[in-house]
Amino acid sequence: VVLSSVVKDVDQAVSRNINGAQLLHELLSAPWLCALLKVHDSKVLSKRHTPTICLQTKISGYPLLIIYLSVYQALLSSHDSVAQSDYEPVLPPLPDEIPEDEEAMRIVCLVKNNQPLGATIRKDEATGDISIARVIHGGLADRSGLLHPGDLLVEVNGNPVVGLEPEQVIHILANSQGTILFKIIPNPSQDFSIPCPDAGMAFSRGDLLQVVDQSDGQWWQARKLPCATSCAGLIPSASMLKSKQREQWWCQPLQVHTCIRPREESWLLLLNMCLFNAGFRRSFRVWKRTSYRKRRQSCTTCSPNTNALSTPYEEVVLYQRPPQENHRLIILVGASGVGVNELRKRLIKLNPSTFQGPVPRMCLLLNTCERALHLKKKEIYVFVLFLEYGESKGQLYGISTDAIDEVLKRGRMCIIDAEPHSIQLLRTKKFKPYVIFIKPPSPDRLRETRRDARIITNYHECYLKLTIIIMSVLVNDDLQDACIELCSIIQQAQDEPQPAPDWEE
Ligand SMILES: Nc1ncnc2c1ncn2[C@@H]1O[C@H](COP(=O)(O)OP(=O)(O)OP(=O)(O)O)[C@@H](O)[C@H]1O
Repeated sequence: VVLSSVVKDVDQAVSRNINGAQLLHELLSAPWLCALLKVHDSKVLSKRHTPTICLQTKISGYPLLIIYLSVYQALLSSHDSVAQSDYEPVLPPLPDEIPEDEEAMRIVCLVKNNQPLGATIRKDEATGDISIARVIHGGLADRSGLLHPGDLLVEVNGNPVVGLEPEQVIHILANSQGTILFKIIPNPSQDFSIPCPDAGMAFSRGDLLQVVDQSDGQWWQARKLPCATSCAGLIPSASMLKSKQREQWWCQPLQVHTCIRPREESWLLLLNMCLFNAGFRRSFRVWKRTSYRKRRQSCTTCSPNTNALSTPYEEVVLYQRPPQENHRLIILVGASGVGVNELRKRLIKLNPSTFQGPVPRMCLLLNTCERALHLKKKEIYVFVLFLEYGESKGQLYGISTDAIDEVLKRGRMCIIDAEPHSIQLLRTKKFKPYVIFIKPPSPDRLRETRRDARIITNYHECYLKLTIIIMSVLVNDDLQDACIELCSIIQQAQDEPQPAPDWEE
């Protein structure tokens, strides 16, 4: 009876998609288990105090003990196997090529488990678009909460579906086993948590929003800037975003956008969640390139910014550099191979009296024992914080914050390229950094102009790791055009008002 109730409970929990921890908790707090444990305790107690009774009451006691022990062992082993089970589906890696409008895309993974998908599709004869027509109540798609009527299907398991006949899409789905990867453009009016879909305001990474009402804990009212209309729309509150982010088990690039609070001069920035491991920049470029492997090893290890989840919004203000103050630090960031270093070098070469890079310093990496050894010798040490370091001709070199400060104090514009994780260290009142994200051109142009087309994958990874305001995005297609545009962006950053964190706080 006990075993069958365990099996029944597990079955029910699995069909409700409960996670392993919750299932275990439910099992452990089940009344039949408490009753069983009481039986066990009293049995142990009686065995301890009256060992002879057990032997003496062999005929009546023995079978009871055996049955009880076997049930208890079975129960424990079923608990163990439940606890060891991994109920999370293994998600496939993100696809290599992320299209231009990747921000509107959502990647949805469903695990088929021999059940039908529970959704129907339709084709728009005019455009050839395939979209979700219906989601069947209680079906796989419905239970996942990830597919909604009106969602546009872009790809199924890497197969583009736009223009296909619905039968062909059904064929792809029918032949898919295990995990099905959908690339969809969500139907914006299908966020069921929004109280009034018509009042919702769509926004994407980089948008600047003025928050005009925060009285509702779940949905704030905001206007997109520059204001085209005086009417505000609903956006999720910070707390709602946090809880939504926690719920998400699928990989999705979350949106980064900026918002302005009720006071005109104070702004907010939505940070995106970090989903990826670090380490995409190949070189620490204060010297000539060495082999890929060597550079990779010598690069500082990156750690994803874990603050993103706890602070989905960041307040920003309009900041204009007073002419008498040091220039703002210019940070270029981008995927390995996208041309960050090339642009930086060209800019400095073009105008060395204006632009300058920090001078790298030789550095030593000391572990705790080595440091203690040196200190024991009573030598004087100055410990310097290096943002990044790398190897050249057997020596380690690093960029320190002091080196950046030296350039700025000389009245020059300091321009560096950095890993996303280093940017956070530089976001200080002293440097007031302005970050420019270097984006690759279209995949076709990239293949035409670069030797290494892996940038496309890296680019997306790098983009997701940026949990800061991306002040500007520059597409590095034609090098000369990109250089000219970069100069103009930097000039604006130094001389014109820009949204920035409140450095005075
Ligand atoms: N717009 C462009 N057109 C053609 N080639 C380019 C362009 N931008 C950069 N390159 C070339 O691409 C290669 C990689 O550029 P670069 O060294 O600047 O990459 P990176 O972004 O700094 O990445 P890494 O950290 O891996 O060095 C270089 O050979 C560079 O000359």
